[in-house]
Amino acid sequence: MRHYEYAPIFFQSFEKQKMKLISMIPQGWKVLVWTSAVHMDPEIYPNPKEFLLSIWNDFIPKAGAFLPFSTGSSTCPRADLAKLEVTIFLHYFLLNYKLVQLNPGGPVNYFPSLDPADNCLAKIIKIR
Ligand code: HEM
Repeated sequence: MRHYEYAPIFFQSFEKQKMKLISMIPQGWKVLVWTSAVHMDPEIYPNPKEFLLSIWNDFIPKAGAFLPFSTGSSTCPRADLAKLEVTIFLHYFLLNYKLVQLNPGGPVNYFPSLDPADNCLAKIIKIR
């Protein structure tokens, strides 16, 4: 397995849609965008730890502010297929099932991506 050296390279927030690099990237290094940090940035998403569906009402993301499929040369090549699949899945799932999370409010991992620590253990109940 190849090991990479990681060092934090901080960006100022997306204030005025501009990212300003405030430290130097050594030659030959790879740079990863930590998308969780973008999606948890309170300057973009007020109260990012709260589940507020209403934030999506009329939401027009600023450049670089919404990166579920990453960006740049490693953008997910099947983002459109994935969105279609998720839409179809949710349609049937929400009409027919109820999901009851076993550990609501449990611990969340923020690195490398946002995940419930228990992998979202839940009971799935058929409602019709
Ligand atoms: C909701 C579903 C999905 C999400 C959130 C997602 C997200 C992502 C993200 C963030 C990356 C970039 C990873 C990186 O920066 O290294 C990626 C890459 C990739 N995704 Fe997806 N993806 C999804 C579904 C899919 C599906 C359905 C396929 C194929 C049918 C797919 C195929 C790929 C491939 C091949 C790459 C690597 C692209 C490359 O490195 O050139 N993804 N995806």
